[in-house]
Amino acid sequence: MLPSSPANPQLPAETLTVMGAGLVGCLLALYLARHGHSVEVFERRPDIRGEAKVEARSINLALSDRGWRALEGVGIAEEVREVAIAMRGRMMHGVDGQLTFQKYGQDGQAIYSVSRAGLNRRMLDLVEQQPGIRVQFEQHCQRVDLRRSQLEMRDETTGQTRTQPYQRLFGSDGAYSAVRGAMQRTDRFNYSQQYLDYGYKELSIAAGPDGSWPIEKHALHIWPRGQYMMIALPNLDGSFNCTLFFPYEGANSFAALQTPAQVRTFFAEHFADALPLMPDLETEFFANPTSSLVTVRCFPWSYNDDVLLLGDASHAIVPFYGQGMNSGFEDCAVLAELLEEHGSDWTNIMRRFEAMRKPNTDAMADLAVYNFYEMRDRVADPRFLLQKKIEGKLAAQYPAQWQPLYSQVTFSQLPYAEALANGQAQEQVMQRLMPHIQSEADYERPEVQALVAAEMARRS
Ligand SMILES: Cc1cc2nc3c(=O)[nH]c(=O)nc-3n(C[C@H](O)[C@H](O)[C@H](O)COP(=O)(O)OP(=O)(O)OC[C@H]3O[C@@H](n4cnc5c(N)ncnc54)[C@H](O)[C@@H]3O)c2cc1C
Ligand SMILES: NC(=O)C1=CN([C@@H]2O[C@H](COP(=O)(O)OP(=O)(O)OC[C@H]3O[C@@H](n4cnc5c(N)ncnc54)[C@H](OP(=O)(O)O)[C@@H]3O)[C@@H](O)[C@H]2O)C=CC1
Ligand SMILES: Nc1ccccc1C(=O)C[C@H](N)C(=O)O
Repeated sequence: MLPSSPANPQLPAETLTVMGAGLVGCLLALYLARHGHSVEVFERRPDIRGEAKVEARSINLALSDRGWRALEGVGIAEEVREVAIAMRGRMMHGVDGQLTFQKYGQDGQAIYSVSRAGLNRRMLDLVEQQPGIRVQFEQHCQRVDLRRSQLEMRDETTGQTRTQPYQRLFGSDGAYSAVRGAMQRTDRFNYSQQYLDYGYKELSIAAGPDGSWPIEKHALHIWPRGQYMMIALPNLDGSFNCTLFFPYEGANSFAALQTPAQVRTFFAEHFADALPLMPDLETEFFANPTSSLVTVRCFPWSYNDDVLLLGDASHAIVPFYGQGMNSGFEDCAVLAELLEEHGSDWTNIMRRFEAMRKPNTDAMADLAVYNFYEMRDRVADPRFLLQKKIEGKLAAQYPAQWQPLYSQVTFSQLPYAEALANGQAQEQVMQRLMPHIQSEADYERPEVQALVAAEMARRS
């Protein structure tokens, strides 16, 4: 028999409780168990593997380097790669249907479209196969008593509520975290939430004949329209999941589209090339929810050395950079490194974790909002696209001194805060160079090359 814990004699020593078996909770449980801990996981929803269709928000997600690295840490990156679709760049759809392609990085670099439910299912399989982890579904955390280290849990199958102890609790219960809710009522806990005036609605583009992709498969599609936009990510079956990011109120807004005819007329005018590919548009538009977009910041992420928040529970961000899950996965990889370094010195682990991660997830929150302006508006501006091409040339010519901001965030492990600071410094250089550049060919002109060399000398 395992020795019991002094705090809660009912539990064996070292039982860690993970709240939420979403993407981050599953990965976290795997990392903790592989460090020798006994882990119990509670999830409010039914087991998604048993349901015909239980879809959360966003049917597919963009996975990039930080996420891959964390998946590699538990040995599942390769099998996920087999069901992931490389998106090598943005495909912009003009109002007139004209297409423009903007590469994300160097040749061979891409972000990957993966099914959220598929990934979550596979991670749950691994969690259940892992000795030392027990997952319980339909267990809804109602309240956390931080002082007594107790959870109030409702069993959704019976409707009964019980109180049960925990020794150490990891809150990976998402943007509306119950664990964070309890911490919000403690002294000197800082919290803010900021909603955008935009909501989003998920729609779809149907697969072509025989499961072919009716638009470019290896791209993230964007219909940038200034104040709003639609995007589409590819699925394995030839279909695409589209997301319309749209103001709640105003002339072009959710409030203004009240009937199927209004929706069709609006799409015919603004997304004319997509409309014929969306046979279920009106049905989906009124059946699917309009969901809000929020940034959550809080601190500290720990309570004594008993409780720690990870993933969206501590840093929910708007989805525009495709980094929410990636940063939550990075949380798990960083925590695993700290476990390696500090064994079971939880005080040290939790302090260091929150101190390391907070500036980075704050930076990512800002970058995510920034990317909305870029995607919905700036990508439609030829000067912006020229600037991106020139940056690509700079990166190729001076790889040690220049990496585009997008690449630092997406294709590197550099802390997000450093990426943001570097990106801001590089943007200033671009602001000085671009007035001298009217075309890609101008980059090779001797006077431009002299300016570039001077800027690079200043940076080194
Ligand atoms: C439209 C949209 C598109 C996105 N696209 C991307 C993308 O392309 N790339 C990317 O990296 N990120 C993306 N994200 C962000 C990504 O979805 C989140 O960052 C990620 O899901 C966070 O994982 P998590 O495990 O922390 O939270 P969640 O995925 O929310 O998981 C939390 C789990 O906890 C459970 N839970 C909640 N409350 C309780 C409770 N009280 N008791 C018990 N269980 C509970 C939930 O049921 C859930 O299973 C997107 C988000 C949105 C909204
Ligand atoms: N940063 C962002 O803008 C957003 C991020 N996300 C993230 O996307 C992922 C998947 O979302 P998914 O699991 O489908 O989430 P859900 O939409 O299923 O939300 C899960 C639960 O959170 C509560 N909830 C939802 N919206 C709100 C709200 N506006 N205010 C308060 N509580 C709310 C509800 O709980 P109850 O039924 O008990 O009221 C809901 O059942 C999660 O990581 C989530 O964290 C989701 C939405 C926005
Ligand atoms: N996954 C997303 C979900 C919603 C909005 C954007 C994304 C992106 O991934 C955008 C991509 N990183 C881009 O910059 O083009």
